[in-house]
Amino acid sequence: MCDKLREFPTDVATAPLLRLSLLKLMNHDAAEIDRFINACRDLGFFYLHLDGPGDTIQEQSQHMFDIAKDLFDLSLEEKKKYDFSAQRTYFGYKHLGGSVADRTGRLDRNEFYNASPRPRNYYSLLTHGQISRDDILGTSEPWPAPDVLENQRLFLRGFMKSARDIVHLLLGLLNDFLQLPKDTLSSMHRADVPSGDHVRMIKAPPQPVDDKQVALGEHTDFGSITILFNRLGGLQILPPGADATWTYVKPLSNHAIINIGDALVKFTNGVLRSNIHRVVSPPGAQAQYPRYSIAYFSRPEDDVPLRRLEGSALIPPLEEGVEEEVATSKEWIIRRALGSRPQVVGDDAYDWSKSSGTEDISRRTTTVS
Ligand SMILES: O=C(O)CCC(=O)C(=O)O
Ligand SMILES: [Fe+2]
Repeated sequence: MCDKLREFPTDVATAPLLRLSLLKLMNHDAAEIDRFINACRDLGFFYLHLDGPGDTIQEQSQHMFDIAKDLFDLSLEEKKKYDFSAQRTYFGYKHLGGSVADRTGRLDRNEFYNASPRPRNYYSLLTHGQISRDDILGTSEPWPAPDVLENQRLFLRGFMKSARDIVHLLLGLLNDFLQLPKDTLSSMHRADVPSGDHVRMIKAPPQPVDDKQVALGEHTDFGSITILFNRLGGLQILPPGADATWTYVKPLSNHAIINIGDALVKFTNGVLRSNIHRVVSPPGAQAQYPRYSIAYFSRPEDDVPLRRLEGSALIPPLEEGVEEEVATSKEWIIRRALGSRPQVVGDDAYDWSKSSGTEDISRRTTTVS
C-alpha cells in the first residue's frame, strides 16, 4: 500500500518497539498475546501491523492526512474561530505556540485540531430518544467545525469506529491478562456515554535549521489507548531508567503506533506503562517537510474515577500509607490538556508539575518491577 512514507535516515538510532500483528491478536494467538502484554508492561508502545483486518483503517488514515492538510491550509483567522479553549474544552483548534512545551517555558511548534465524534447536543438527543443508542459514534461535531470537517463527518465517524474496534480488542486482551471480571475495561469505555475520545490532526512546520526546538512537549498520554499514524519521524520516546535517552520511533508502512495512557497506569497501579514521548524536528532530510500526524485517543468515560481497580490479584495493592489522589477521567484530561496553555491558565502553564500525569511512574527510576 502506498502511504507516502519518506526515507528515514539510516544513521539515527530507533526505538526497538515490538511489531505485533492485528490479525494474530484478533485470532487470539497465544504467543502474540504474550508479546502484546510484554509491550504494554515494558514500554507501553508498540507497532501494530494492520494488513488484513486493518486494511480499512489504513485506507481511512491515508484520507485523514488529506483532510488534515485541507484543514491546516485554512487561514489562521479562520482556524482560530474553532479555538474553544476559553470554554474549558480541549476539543477544537490549538494554534502554533499555544502551549508550553518544556520546563524552561519555551512554546510548542505545532498546531492541532481535536475533533470529537459526537454532535454538541448528542447526549441530550440521546436522552430524548432523538438518536438511537446504536448510532454509536454520532453524526457530527460537538462544536461548530470548518466545512472541511463538516463535509467529512460521516467519513470521520467511520475512521473513529475503526479505531474504537481496535481499542476494544486490546482492552479485552488486557482485561483477560489482568483477570479482571469480564468486560471491566470495556464497560468503562462505552460509545454512548460522554468521554474525551477524539481524533487529533497535528501539523508541525519545518523549523529553522539553526533553531530547532521541541515541537510537542514531553508527556504521557492522558487516556487509555492511543492509535497513531506517522509518515515522518520526529516522535521520540524516553525508555525507562535513570540513564535513558530520547530515541526516535521510525514510522513503518502498514503499521500504526499504539501506546498506553495514564488511565491504564492508574487502573493497574503501574502494571501497565505509559511511556513519556515528545515530538521534535524530523531527522535528517525529513526536517524540510511539514510534519502531519493523526492520532485517535481513547479515554475512559468522563465520570470514571482514575484509581486502582479492585478485583484482580495481578494488580498490586497501594503501598502502605499511599493514598490515591482520585480525579475523574474528565478532570484529569482537562487539567492535563489545558494546564499547559497560557491562554487558558495564565502563568500556571509555566509550572510543569501542574499539568503532569504518570511521568514519574513511567521513568521507573526508583522501583524495579
Ligand atoms: O505526532 C506524533 O507523532 C505524536 C503526537 C502525540 O504524542 C500526541 O498528540 O499526544
Ligand atoms: Fe502523545
